[in-house]
Amino acid sequence: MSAIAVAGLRMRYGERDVLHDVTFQVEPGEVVALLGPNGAGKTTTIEILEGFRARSAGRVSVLGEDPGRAGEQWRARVGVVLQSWRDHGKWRVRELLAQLAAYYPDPWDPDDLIAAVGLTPQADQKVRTLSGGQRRRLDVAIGIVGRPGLLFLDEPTAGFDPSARRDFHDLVREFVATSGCTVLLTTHDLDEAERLAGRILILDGGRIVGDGTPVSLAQLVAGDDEVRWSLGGERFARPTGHPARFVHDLYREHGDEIRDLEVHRSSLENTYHALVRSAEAS
Ligand SMILES: Nc1ncnc2c1ncn2[C@@H]1O[C@H](COP(=O)(O)OP(=O)(O)OP(=O)(O)O)[C@@H](O)[C@H]1O
Repeated sequence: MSAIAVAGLRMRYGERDVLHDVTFQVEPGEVVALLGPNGAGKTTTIEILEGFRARSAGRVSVLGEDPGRAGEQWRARVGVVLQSWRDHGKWRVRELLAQLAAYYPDPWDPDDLIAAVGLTPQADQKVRTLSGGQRRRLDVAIGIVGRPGLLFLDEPTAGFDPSARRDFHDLVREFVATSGCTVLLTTHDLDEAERLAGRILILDGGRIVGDGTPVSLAQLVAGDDEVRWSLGGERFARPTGHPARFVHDLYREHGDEIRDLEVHRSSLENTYHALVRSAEAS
């Protein structure tokens, strides 16, 4: 059974449709990123899956249940990391996690969890005295305290500096590797999607316009790899779908006279822009 199965999902706010016939599945243990420009419908989609928003039409199953009707037991299996946990400033880190752990049947031990997210030195600090990055670690701890089978992360690193972002990515990767948890995250950050997710869904204007691994998505946009080299002082660049064959032929023709050889894989960024442009043109 898929961890998430969405078929024909529609969402209408007033007169406006913001999700049109969205269909996708996420298998257990997958880490999937939902990417898309502002207003694409990412937060709307994730909130419907979390059970925080009622959909207009379509079938949605999350861990085998309809999130619109599921009860407490289902909620205990679903972890949510919201854009930021602003309440509870007066609580101390350990106290807050111990309190939340009490709601779950099989929670993390608070001290083990605090160590896992790297907050041991701050365990007795009040939440409002934490830095932005430490707070985000606490957000993750709150999301996973009940040992969820599925974790939703909505723009998890918005506002992070580059080193806090890298630490956060390491934390999530390690958590996923050790727990086997399924993850659906939304992000604007292509690099983040590529680092964390094995699969990327591109949502634009309320429609899925791309679904695949970073590599398979790149292959959708033909001829995007580029080989660059110089020869006799002149620079050359050629697009190719078969860079290894191209380089082999180039070497056979020119041998050691080739200098500064580079192969540029088509980036997820190029693919993303091409898919969004072509979806908007149609
Ligand atoms: N409660 C609401 N009432 C009316 N329209 C809404 C509501 N929430 C979202 N929208 C509209 O639905 C569309 C999708 O919004 P959503 O927040 O899901 O997009 P998003 O992809 O998460 O965008 P962003 O990247 O900017 O966070 C937007 O045009 C937004 O203005």
